[in-house]
Order: sequence, then structure tokens, then C-alpha cells
Amino acid sequence: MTQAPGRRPQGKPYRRPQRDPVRILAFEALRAVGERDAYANLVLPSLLRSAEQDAVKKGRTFDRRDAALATELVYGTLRRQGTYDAVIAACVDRPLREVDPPVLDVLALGAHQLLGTRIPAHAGVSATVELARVVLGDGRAKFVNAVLRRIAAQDLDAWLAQVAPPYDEDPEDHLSVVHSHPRWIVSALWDALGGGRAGIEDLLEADNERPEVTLVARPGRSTAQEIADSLPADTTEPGRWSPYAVRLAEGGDPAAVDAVREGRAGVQDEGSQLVAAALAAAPLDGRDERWLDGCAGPGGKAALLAAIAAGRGARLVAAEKQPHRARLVGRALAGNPGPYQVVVADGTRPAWAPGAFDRVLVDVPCTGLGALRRRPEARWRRRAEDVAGFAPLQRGLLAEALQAVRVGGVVGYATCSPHPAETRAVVDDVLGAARSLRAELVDARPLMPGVPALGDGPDVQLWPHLHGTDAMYLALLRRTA
Ligand SMILES: C[S@@+](CC[C@H](N)C(=O)[O-])C[C@H]1O[C@@H](n2cnc3c(N)ncnc32)[C@H](O)[C@@H]1O
Repeated sequence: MTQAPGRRPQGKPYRRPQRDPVRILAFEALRAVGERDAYANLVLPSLLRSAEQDAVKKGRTFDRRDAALATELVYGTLRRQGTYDAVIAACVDRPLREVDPPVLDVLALGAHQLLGTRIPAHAGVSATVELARVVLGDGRAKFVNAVLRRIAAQDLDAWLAQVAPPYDEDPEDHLSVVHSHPRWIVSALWDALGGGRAGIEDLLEADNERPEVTLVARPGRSTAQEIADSLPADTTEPGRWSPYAVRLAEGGDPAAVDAVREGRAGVQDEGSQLVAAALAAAPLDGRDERWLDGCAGPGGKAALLAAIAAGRGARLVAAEKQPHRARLVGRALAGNPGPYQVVVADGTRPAWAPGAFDRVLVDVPCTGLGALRRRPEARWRRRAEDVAGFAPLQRGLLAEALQAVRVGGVVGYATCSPHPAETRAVVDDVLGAARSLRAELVDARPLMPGVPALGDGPDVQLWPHLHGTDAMYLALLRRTA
């Protein structure tokens, strides 16, 4: 008997797929990242807001736990994508590039639930298959179901033993699959870190952890102690290294902290705090009144420098090339207790006279390989060629910073990348090429008191696995002639 149009065959009745707002949101975030190069940390907040509003309209709730799960699914899936792709590739019968990207996103979300969370396997499979029915349709949901059942057949360790090449045969490939980093990044980080297997494994694993939220108490406007005292005792911990730092316990919301809302404090990694504080603490003979941040946007280090400067009767000029980022600097500095200036300026074509400043920071644009914890998708977007792409700008900004500082003054060259081509190579080249001026490296290690394992000096390198900070680099240079 032929079926009447629009009728389903007799038998199992059709059941509508269950719409789970958490997983639909996570899928939409992954699509935005994959399809239009969105940043997960920018796209998530607006998706979370819409999910909350949608829930209110429908008389449901989308609470903090839902938001936390959605965030974990998105960030975890993106960070571990390299590992999950290797596992998925072992479970499908065609190359991954022939699988539609939305199907791959659903599979990766499922793989994360099965291999990277405590969600029970049956719940992970059924929730993901329901998601697939909603966003891909019933036909492709069957494919998703079959692949996820294969993935669920063994745990992560067993999968890694199967899909990662043995360490002894190819250490970098092994680490790349096991710790979900592109091979070239494994290689670059290992070059920068040196040492054996244990150190690089700890670093790669630290990149896969969610970073703590750290606040900076801006001097003259608040103190770390005041902020800690204003919050319930079990919700904060003191900074590890920076006297200005307060660490929020898991789930802590900086927007709920009065000092942050009032601009007396901000959100800032301790590594960035240490960099700004070290430049401010570098010994200096003579005048110490004019400070410059030559790459200020969005203004984290500038706000701390301006506050320290205010307490010492000095004044910060915060320069930023991009007008919209200069506006962010203006917001970060508003309410600073002393004078400051925000200018839109190109640090390679300075608008200030040579030798005008006593202290200069250039926290230059870089690959951001030291902040992979914060940008879960960044490691998959960056290319090895990007490193060379930043080189001329980094050299230009440092060379002009040395021109901008007076003889005897100090320049801080900072990156949030530990890649040797963005750190020491830049400093060495600029020092070697500077003809009309002379400069010497200053030992930055004593300017980060109490911080261990800063390297052989005179520059310093912080590490997520050793210091709990982003992998910030700082070289301090004193102009001598
Ligand atoms: C790594 S970020 C600085 C972060 C900042 N120091 C903070 O702590 O918030 C580098 C900044 O340099 C800016 N920039 C890029 N090229 C520049 C140039 N030629 N002159 C001045 N700023 C530049 C970028 O727009 C970006 O805002």
C-alpha cells in the first residue's frame, strides 16, 4: 500500500525532538565561531542573555547553572577540539573534511560530554541526538547517534592510546593530540619553555584549564584587603604574587563587585599586574614625572600604571592607535586619582617629542600564544606565519619607545606570547640596530619580588603552569645614551 502524502507509516509514532536551550545555545555559539570567525567570549554573553529572555517569555527559567553548563560545553569543546576531531575521525568512515561543519559541531559537543565531563554517557548521547534532531533533522541525527555510540564505547584514556601516535615515535604529534594544541604551537611553546616532557605537558594542560577571575585593586582607589573584606570570606583568595590582586572563587562574578562597578578595581590577570608594577618599580635616577603607555588598548595596564603614577605625582599618557580601543582606555582610566591623558596615536609615528618620557611601556600586538586559556578558539585560528607578520610592528614599536624615553629612563617591552621570535629576538634586534641611541637590559627579576622561576634573566617569562598567570614576557631596557 502506498503512503498518503504527508502521512507517516504506521508503527512507532512520531515524537517531536526535545528542545534543550542549553545545548542549542552551545551549538549556536560553536556555529558562530566556526562560520563567521566569532570569538566565543564575545558571542556567549549575548546568546546567554537571549536564552534568559526567551525563557522568561515562555514562562520557563534559564538559570546560572544552565549558563554555567552552556559556557563549559562551548569552551571545553573548543579547547579540546583537536583531541575530539582525532576521536571522531576514528569513528566515521570518511575524512572529516567531508563531514558538514554543523554535523561536526554536534559530534564534537557530544564527544565533549562523553569524554570531557561527568555527564553520564547515556544522557550525553541522548541529549546530543535530540539536539541533532532539532538542528540537523532526523536523518542526520541517526548518523550522529551511531557515531556517538562508537565514541561512548571507551573512555578518553583508551581513545588517546588508540588515536595519538606514541610519544617515542613523534613527541610533538603525540602531545598535539593528547593535549589538543596544533603541532606548531606545541613546538613553539616547547622551544620557549625548554626542558623535558613533564614541563611542556603541564603547560599544555594548564592551557586547557579555565583561568581564575582575578581583580586588580587600583591603588589610591581601593586595596586588595578592602575588596576581600567587602565580599563573603569563602568567595575570594589573596593574589599569589601581586599586592593589588584578589582572586575570585569559581563562579565569582566581577560585575557583582562594587569596586569593579565603580572603576576602583578591574578584572586583570596577575601577570599583567606584575608587568605594570615592575615597570613602575624599576630604579630611576632623576626626573620621574612623565609616563607613557604606547599600546594602551583596552587599558588594563594603563589603568594600573596611571593609578601608581598618581600616587607618585607622575602623569600617564595612554596612547592607542585604534579609536574604538582608545575609548575603552578612556573608560578604564575614568576616575583616576591623578592627571592622565588618552590619545589616539600610532606608536610607530609618535606624536610626542623624543626623550619626552621617563618610563614607557609597549605591550605590543602579538600572537597571544600566552593567553590560550582565555581564547578557546584562538589556537585553531592562529597560523605559524602570523608570528613573522607581527615582527615589523613589534620592532617598530620598541624602537620608537626607546626614542620616546629620556636618557636614564626605562622602557618595558611586553608581550602575552612566550614565542622567542616575539620576545628576545625582537629585543636583541632592536638593541643591535639602534644606532643613534644606546640602551641596556635591566634585570627585571628583582622587580617581581617573591615570584619564583622567572628564568635566567635579565628578562622575565611568566607561565600558566608555574605562576597561574598568562604567559606574559617582560624585558626592561634603560636608555644609556
Ligand atoms: C596587546 S594590546 C595592549 C593591551 C593593553 N596594554 C592592556 O593591558 O590592556 C596591543 C594594543 O596595541 C594597539 N596597537 C597596534 N598597533 C599600534 C600602533 N602602531 N600604535 C599604537 N597602538 C597600537 C592595538 O590596537 C592593541 O590595542
